[in-house]
Amino acid sequence: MTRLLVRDFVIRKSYLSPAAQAAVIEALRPVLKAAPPFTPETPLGKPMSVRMTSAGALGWIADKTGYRYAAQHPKGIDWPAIPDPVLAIWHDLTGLARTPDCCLINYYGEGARMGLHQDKDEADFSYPVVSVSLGDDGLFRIGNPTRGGRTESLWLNSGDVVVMGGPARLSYHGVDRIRFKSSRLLPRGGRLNLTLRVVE
Ligand SMILES: O=C(O)CCC(=O)C(=O)O
Ligand SMILES: [Fe+2]
Repeated sequence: MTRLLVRDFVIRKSYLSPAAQAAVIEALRPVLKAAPPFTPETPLGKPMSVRMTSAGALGWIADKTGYRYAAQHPKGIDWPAIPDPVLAIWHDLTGLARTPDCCLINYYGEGARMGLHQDKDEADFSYPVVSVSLGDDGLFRIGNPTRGGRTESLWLNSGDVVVMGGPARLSYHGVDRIRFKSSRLLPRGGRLNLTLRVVE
């Protein structure tokens, strides 16, 4: 279990053992059933390649009116609770008593990616974002607190956890590509990423 620091992003390699990864997947199963991942649309009407859903009091959604947190899934379903093994990661790595309002669940199928962006729809940037990688490897790109400039990339593997806090909280980041079927955690392949956030 190594800890890397890349531009103030804390990267905990192999934070979750294979057994712990399997336990998180098991705990996510009912969540994905209750609130099925959907394809968000950017405000320009373009479908995103990543499919998304959420757990927690609030979920992140995107559609023609913009990006925002909402109390319900687009199909009018309440978001399921954030599973305990996921909350445990948050509390262990942040040391905070406060629980996150949102666990955004991103599913990257073959060919999916996420462009460079900042996470800035939350009210208080003093809280970190904790990001858990499960399944196929993802090529994570780290930029700067402002748009442009040089970037650095590294592969995130299943069980790695990234903490974006402090000076990195508003840094640009994205996922260029995944190595489809590089992991056997998800029987049908793909990458699941969980981001835990305090929203309000
Ligand atoms: O998939 C990842 O590793 C990053 C996801 C992300 O940046 C986000 O959901 O805002
Ligand atoms: Fe992000």
